Amino acid sequence: MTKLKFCGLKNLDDVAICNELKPDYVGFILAESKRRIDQDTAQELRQALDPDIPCVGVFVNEEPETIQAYVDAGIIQVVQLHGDEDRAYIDKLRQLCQAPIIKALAIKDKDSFQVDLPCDAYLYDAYNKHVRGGSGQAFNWDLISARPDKHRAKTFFLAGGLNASNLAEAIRTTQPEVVDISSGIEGADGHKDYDKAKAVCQIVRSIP
Ligand SMILES: O=C(O)c1ccccc1N[C@@H]1O[C@H](COP(=O)(O)O)[C@@H](O)[C@H]1O
Repeated sequence: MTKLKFCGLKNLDDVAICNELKPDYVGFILAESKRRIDQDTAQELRQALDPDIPCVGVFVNEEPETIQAYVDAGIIQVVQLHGDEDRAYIDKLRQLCQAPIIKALAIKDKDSFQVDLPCDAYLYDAYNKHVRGGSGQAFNWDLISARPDKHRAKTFFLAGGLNASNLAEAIRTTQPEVVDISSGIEGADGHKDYDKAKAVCQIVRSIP
């Protein structure tokens, strides 16, 4: 079954939704964004969250030592790099901490997959010239079928504009190991919406 990541938790209400619905991962935005939370808030949310749910820290071109501090403090268990991080950056980060590393790629066209990085998983998100992620925009999923073999050997997360209305098609078309959703489970107030999150869970868990 496809795993589920709910990203962009900002407060204890968002955590309560996750503690009930139990996604496989949750994400904290620790980079420039309307969803950014500070370290104290991230610590508070981690402590309130079901200990069995790993927290993914989302960073954009952050100092590796800062990421190491989040891992060492037990605030995050997985690192998501959503900027221009290259092989040398990832090698350095690996020397500093043991957490699995997801590298996000902004997908514009078939050339967007032409990278080979020492990450544990790739995350494919829509390219947007204004924001690094969390745009609520989908990309052309047909591009994924032509990705290089080196990408196929790794786990991949599908992200970008997923919601209850397109999720089933997205999973059937691309067969990701994990689907990652932020905007698609938010209400008009920018907070996670229980009904939207529940609908997404039901869809993901109904597809074998
Ligand atoms: O969500 C953000 O604000 C964000 C900011 C900077 C980097 C990544 C961000 N979010 C990631 O974007 C994708 C898709 O989000 P959406 O479902 O389209 O809103 C997801 O991987 C988030 O982790």
